Formats: sequence, structure tokens, C-alpha cells
Amino acid sequence: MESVNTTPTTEAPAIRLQGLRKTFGSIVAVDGIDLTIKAGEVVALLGPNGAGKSTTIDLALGFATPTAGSATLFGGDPREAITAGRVGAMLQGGALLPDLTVRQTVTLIAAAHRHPLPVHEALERAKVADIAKQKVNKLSGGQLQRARFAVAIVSNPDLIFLDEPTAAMDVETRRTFWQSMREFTDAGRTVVFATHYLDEADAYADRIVMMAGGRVVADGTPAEVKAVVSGRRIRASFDFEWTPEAEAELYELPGVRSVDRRGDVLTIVSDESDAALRTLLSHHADVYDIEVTAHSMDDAFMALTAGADDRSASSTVRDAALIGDRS
Ligand SMILES: Nc1ncnc2c1ncn2[C@@H]1O[C@H](COP(=O)(O)OP(=O)(O)OP(=O)(O)O)[C@@H](O)[C@H]1O
Repeated sequence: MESVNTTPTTEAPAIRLQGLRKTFGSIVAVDGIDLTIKAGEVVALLGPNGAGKSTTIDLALGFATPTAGSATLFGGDPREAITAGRVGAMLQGGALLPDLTVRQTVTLIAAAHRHPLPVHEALERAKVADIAKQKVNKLSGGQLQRARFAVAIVSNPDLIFLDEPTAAMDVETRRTFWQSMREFTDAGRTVVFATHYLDEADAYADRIVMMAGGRVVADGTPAEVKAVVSGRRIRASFDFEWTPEAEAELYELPGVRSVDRRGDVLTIVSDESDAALRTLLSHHADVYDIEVTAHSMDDAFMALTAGADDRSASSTVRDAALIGDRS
């Protein structure tokens, strides 16, 4: 009788980067990154231009050799995972053959894999079934991105890397793209995507890894990253006379961090926004058009990536909160 090994195995992380570093001459593109991404996580890689996002993805895929450190996928060499069809990628500038149709392109890639999705399924999932007969060189920028997504998923990968996948997509196409991504990840697949659209990261990622100057400056859930910039913003129009005394009084409101005035609009940032608003209204019952908003991902991005080039950036949200507090 054949023996069956029923011992449970601990699944290796989808991605493990250890002490990862890459230099190009005197340029330090990636400056010592330690990152573990578990299977099933949807991770957004954020950071300003030149932060090292694309280089990190290239290193994780084994497309570039690290100057120091290591990158593994599912506990092994990235090239093994790629050969096994476990990894799909949509990279910046990844070219497709111009004279093939979308269907021919996806069919060609499917043939190179052992356990591909049926071609019609990949076309439907990427929402390109309607343009399957169109030649690649006749596609618009947004259509081309969707075709490249079909190519990335046809191997039926467990892990997918997307480098600025929605660049060149209009608002509606972006929405449709993320809907198909969400359907695709419902099956527990791991996704790492780099983007400049902070709203996308906020809406679709479980985890945000923010990079600046080749380092990780924040790593946490979208809510944790946004919480780095503490307080809420109260904005209101006012009619009262703006005097030094009136301004000083506003600084006495509970939890106030800042007071700003533009024309007849007042902005107060407070850690105790409910109490601050109540007190404000008790002193100035006539303020109107009141808005209370949480800080946005844009605010967190600005606070976390500012001054990263001085290489003093920290590596966790907790530490990064200090950067936010000081700014
Ligand atoms: N092949 C290369 N040769 C020389 N320098 C490079 C190379 N690739 C990247 N760099 C440099 O490494 C740094 C990081 O670049 P990278 O493309 O990884 O950043 P990024 O965060 O993806 O930026 P973007 O948002 O603009 O795509 C930059 O200073 C870039 O100029």
C-alpha cells in the first residue's frame, strides 16, 4: 500500500525579502528591505518616483540580481516559482507582439504553462473578451493594459505582481479593472501592486508598504498608515471678526494641533474633533458649512515620504508615526 504523507506543512510566505539591496553605480535603488508577504495578502507598494518600487518587484521576480540580500517566492528561487506557473506579472513597459490578436497572445502564453486557465476564462476575467479579435497594435492604452492583465493571469498564478496596472486607464476602466482583480483574489491569491493612485491602495489593499529613498518607511493596514497623521480636520465658514484674541481662543479648543484661515474659511486639526467642534459652536454658534474629515492617504503619503532622501526614514508605522508627529 502506498503511504500518504498527512503531516501538515507550514506554507512558506508568498514573498520573503531579506536585507535586499540593489545599487546601480552610485545610485542606491533599494537600500536594505526586509519584507514578508503571506499567501492571500493584497499589498500596495506606494512611494514617490524613484522610491525603488519597480526595482524591488524586479528583484522579487529574479529579473535583477541583488547587490546584497535575497528574495524568495514560496520559499524558493523566484525562477522556480515562475517556471511552475505560480507567478504572474504585469510590469511597466512589458511588450506584447504587435501583430497578434488579443486571443492569439493569451493562447500563446497559455501554451507555455502547465496548468493554465482556459483562454476564454482569462479573457473574460480580464474583461477583454469583447476585444479578443483585435490586434495588439490597434488597442488603446487602457485596452492594452487589460490585455496585459489577461496575459498575467492566464497561467492561473498564486501570486501576481502588478506594476502601475491602471496607468493609462480612464476612471471607468480602472473601476472595472479593480472589480476583476477583486474577483481574482477572492480565491486567496496574493497580489502585490505598485501604484501612484493612493485611493486605489486605500480601497483595494489589505496592507500598504510605503517606500521612499529605497527603504520601507511605513508598513501596515490602510487605516494604520493613515493614522500616522493624527487628528481630524474641522473646516467651517465663519462670520465673526478675525482678531488675534479670536485666533488665540481657537488654539484653546480641545486637542488642537493647528488652526488655519483662508478668507472666511477656518480649518482646525484636532485630536479631539468632537469636543473641539462642540466648544467651537458654543463660542461661535454662527459658523456654517461645517465639515469634519479624517486624514486621507495623501496626507499620510506626504508626511511619510517627506525628507526620505536624508535616509533617516524609519521602518515601521509605529516609528513613522513619530515622523508624522514632528511634521
Ligand atoms: N537600470 C537602471 N540603471 C540605473 N539606475 C536605475 C535603473 N533602474 C532604476 N534605477 C534608479 O533606481 C532608483 C529607483 O528606481 P525605480 O524605478 O525602482 O523607482 P520607482 O519607485 O519604481 O519609481 P517610479 O514610480 O518612477 O516608477 C531611481 O533613482 C532610478 O533612476
